[in-house]
Amino acid sequence: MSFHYRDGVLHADAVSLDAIAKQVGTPAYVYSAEMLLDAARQFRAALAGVPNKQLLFAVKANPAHAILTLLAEEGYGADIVSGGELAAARRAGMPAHRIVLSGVGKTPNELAAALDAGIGSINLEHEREGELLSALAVARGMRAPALLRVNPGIDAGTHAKITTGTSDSKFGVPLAEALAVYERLSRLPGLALHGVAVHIGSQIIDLAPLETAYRRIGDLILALRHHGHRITHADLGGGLGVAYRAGQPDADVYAYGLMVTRVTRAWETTLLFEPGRFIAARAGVLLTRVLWVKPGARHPFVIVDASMTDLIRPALYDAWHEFAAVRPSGKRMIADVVGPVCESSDVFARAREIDRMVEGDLAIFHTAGAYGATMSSIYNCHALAPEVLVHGRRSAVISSRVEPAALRRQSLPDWFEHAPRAIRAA
Ligand SMILES: Cc1ncc(COP(=O)(O)O)c(C=O)c1O
Ligand SMILES: N[C@@H](CCCC[NH3+])C(=O)O
Repeated sequence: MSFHYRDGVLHADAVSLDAIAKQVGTPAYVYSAEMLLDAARQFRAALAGVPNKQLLFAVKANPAHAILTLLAEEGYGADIVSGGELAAARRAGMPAHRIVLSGVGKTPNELAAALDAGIGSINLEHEREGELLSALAVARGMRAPALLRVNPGIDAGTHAKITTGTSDSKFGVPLAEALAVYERLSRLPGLALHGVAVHIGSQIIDLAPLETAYRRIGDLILALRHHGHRITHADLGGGLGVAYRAGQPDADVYAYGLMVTRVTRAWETTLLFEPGRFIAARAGVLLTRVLWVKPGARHPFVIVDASMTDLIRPALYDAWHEFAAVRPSGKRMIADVVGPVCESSDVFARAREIDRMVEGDLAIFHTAGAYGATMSSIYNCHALAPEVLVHGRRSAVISSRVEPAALRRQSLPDWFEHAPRAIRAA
């Protein structure tokens, strides 16, 4: 089941969104456990041809405790990018060996916490980070499991703000330098370097750029082995996209699975996958109430109580989220759907044909389960929207807000005095 209309009312699984609005008010995020689990199982099924793999949910897409717990029960580990996400993944029961730390600016404290937790791998973004990680590991009498993130210089064909694999992006080590950097890092006493990682961007529908990236990684693996390195793992990142507009396709996850199986057949590595959006996006909606319908020069403004503070994707990426009434009357209108925040970019839809709305109506923005609640803010002193998880006939407000880990905070002396000295000492 999913988000569907029954007796003219929108339901999440078996619970009506009317009832949820009564229970928690609006705006609110509503997640369907069944849709989340369906996507998680579909992703696993699509990769049935890959013998050795680890599936890691990209926690940044949705760190709500209940979501992570469901995915942990499905056997998913976590791709994390901060000490806060490490804490969230551990709290949800994800075993440390199924956690990978990515991220372009990890702090020394976060690296240390990852080592102390015993996580499966730390994906290095550049050489200096490897030197620091080695020093931290030596100080603990251990070797840090690490992969080198490589930037293959490929345009993922997605929105410029969410592409990560082009040569001018801040992510990873350029492919041309990867062999030399790997060589140098592999000599450090505190690193157990055992492979490479790649992630070229998010919301990818056309699989061709991913295939090119993976082929380049395959060539690099051959070259590394040729130089005597033992490559046991390759992290293929996330990035599969979903349909945000009615009539558009989701990324074809089964074609992706076949492509990966074909391209990596001779690699003889364990493959890691880090899907975020593909698992969580379709499983969530943002429930909102129409405050006012105000006449405009060309179209009326439908002013809703959700805003860019709840769902920033339209303001940030001009992203499209389908807007639909909870109790559609069958009539339609053309309108701008806007939020109440004092920013001209607080607009969800312009000149869009939508279900006809009158004051007080409930409506939803679809496909808001990934990069929705987690990117929200309290600008204009807005409260964070509650999140509700529906599972069959039951619904519960889920504790969502991850306590931001103090781990990310650095005192300046820590970083500037101790870290460089630790590197020199190693
Ligand atoms: C390293 C890494 N892995 C995984 C993801 C998850 O991406 P997506 O939600 O597109 O699957 C991201 C975000 O783009 C990322 O930067
Ligand atoms: N937050 C973005 C995607 C960034 C993915 C993380 N690297 C979105 O909403 O589409």
